[in-house]
Amino acid sequence: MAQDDGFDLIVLGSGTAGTGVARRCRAAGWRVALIESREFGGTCALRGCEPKKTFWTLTDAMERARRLAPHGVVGGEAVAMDWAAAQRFKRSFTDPVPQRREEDLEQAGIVALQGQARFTAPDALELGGRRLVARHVVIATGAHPARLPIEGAELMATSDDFLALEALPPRLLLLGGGYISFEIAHLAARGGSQVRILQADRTPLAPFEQSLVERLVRRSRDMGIAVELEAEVSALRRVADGLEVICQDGRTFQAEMVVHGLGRRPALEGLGLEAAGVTVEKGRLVLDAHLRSTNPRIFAAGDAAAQGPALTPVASHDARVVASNLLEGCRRRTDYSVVPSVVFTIPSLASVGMTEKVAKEAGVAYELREGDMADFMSIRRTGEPAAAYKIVLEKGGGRILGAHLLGPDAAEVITLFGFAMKAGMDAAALSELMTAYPSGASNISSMLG
Ligand SMILES: Cc1cc2nc3c(=O)[nH]c(=O)nc-3n(C[C@H](O)[C@H](O)[C@H](O)COP(=O)(O)OP(=O)(O)OC[C@H]3O[C@@H](n4cnc5c(N)ncnc54)[C@H](O)[C@@H]3O)c2cc1C
Ligand SMILES: NC(=O)c1ccc[n+]([C@@H]2O[C@H](COP(=O)([O-])OP(=O)(O)OC[C@H]3O[C@@H](n4cnc5c(N)ncnc54)[C@H](O)[C@@H]3O)[C@@H](O)[C@H]2O)c1
Repeated sequence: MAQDDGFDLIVLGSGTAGTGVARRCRAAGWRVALIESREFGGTCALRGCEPKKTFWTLTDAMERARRLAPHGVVGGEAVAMDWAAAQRFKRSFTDPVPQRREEDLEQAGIVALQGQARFTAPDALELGGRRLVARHVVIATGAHPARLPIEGAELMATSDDFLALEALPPRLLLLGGGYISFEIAHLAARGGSQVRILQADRTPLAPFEQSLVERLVRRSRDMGIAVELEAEVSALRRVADGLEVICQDGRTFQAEMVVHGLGRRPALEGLGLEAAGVTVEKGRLVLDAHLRSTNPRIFAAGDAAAQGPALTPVASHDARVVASNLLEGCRRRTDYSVVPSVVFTIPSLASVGMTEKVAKEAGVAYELREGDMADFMSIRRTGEPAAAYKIVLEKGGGRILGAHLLGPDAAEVITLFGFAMKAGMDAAALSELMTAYPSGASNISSMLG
């Protein structure tokens, strides 16, 4: 077997986490190789955040024109989505990514390799008959849809399949009531599909503030999305005109397309981790707070590490932590205390820090600032009927423990709350911050008032 043993670092995966570590170590003069099993670019750029946000932006523009039709947007009622054109627009972003990412890596002096690598020893990998040896390896292989013991599971499509559609199906079933299902539901319903979400228990979008989730569920239902609660999916089968999903309680639902939104798990299969001395428990890597595995030469980052929420900013953070630990000695720990997150529905649901439930369970003394925002002028101008906020403050002291927003500007405004929390600003200091006016951010002092 040919051998190339000169690498300081081999990174597995070309997403946000993998490229972040590879670039930093290469910039410090290390000899770095990056191996990708699919096309270069990773989930966020090719099959996740970016393509989803392109469809969301078009859908939001259409929806806004429709809502504001009575107020001078002539023809707004008739505005419709041309999904095939939207798909072409999306591809104008995603198609160039693989070649560009590979060229960027090579220009940086990183050896970019394609294929499925497998550990053969604690410091060695095999790739297409070639033996690669390195001082360190970083596992940044991302995540894939959870493989669940559901009969007929192979009939489910994935979010990848949905985001690649040339035309929307007449009926769409979304299994699970999490991020993927709610986001796809809002796109597909506005695009003309008949959409239904099946959520196992009574708490869809469980990590989010449930009083705002309830408003989002109402808004989703008002615009024609059926949200079924206590609908635990147990099987799928083919029927004459499509697919049928069977729930634990015997209910059945049919559609032309059924999408998996039942959670994602670290992609660790086929890596030969036993040969590397890397321990996996219940499908997750055993890592310390430095993201180091049970083999001290091997680290992990991003969705594959699964230490923080499976989000792009977490993958970026992990990449910084791992690169620092590799280059400067293993000192830096992860910090997931302030991670803003958004469900890109219309309106969007955003969250940072503790929900009221988490504060209660943690035994923290808290007080709330909460209310409806639909009458705020900046919201009324958009015609969006569902908008609300809930801020969790430390009782008496005013420290911001969490912020939760539903509304058109939620995705932008939530980061300001996260910034204030990270900077140690209390509610009084954040209220006094001068914000551009009128803007979504200028509502913050009303929320905290
Ligand atoms: C539909 C969807 C929408 C999303 N929207 C958002 C959003 O709006 N905001 C947000 O913050 N997050 C979002 N996410 C989550 C976000 O995309 C991920 O958290 C992020 O991309 C993780 O980055 P990563 O580098 O850890 O993994 P990835 O980007 O998944 O990269 C892992 C790479 O490793 C490769 N790989 C896998 N196995 C191997 C192997 N054996 N050898 C070599 N390479 C391998 C994969 O092909 C992939 O390219 C979304 C996810 C999905 C699925
Ligand atoms: N906007 C974003 O940031 C964004 C968008 C998409 C995905 N993501 C990331 O990807 C991850 C995976 O997304 P996801 O939506 O697949 O998972 P999720 O964890 O958000 O939601 C899964 C849902 O499926 C439900 N469920 C599980 N088994 C079930 C069953 N048998 N029947 C019915 N319901 C069942 C769960 O209760 C849960 O509500 C997210 O957790 C998030 O980290 C982020």
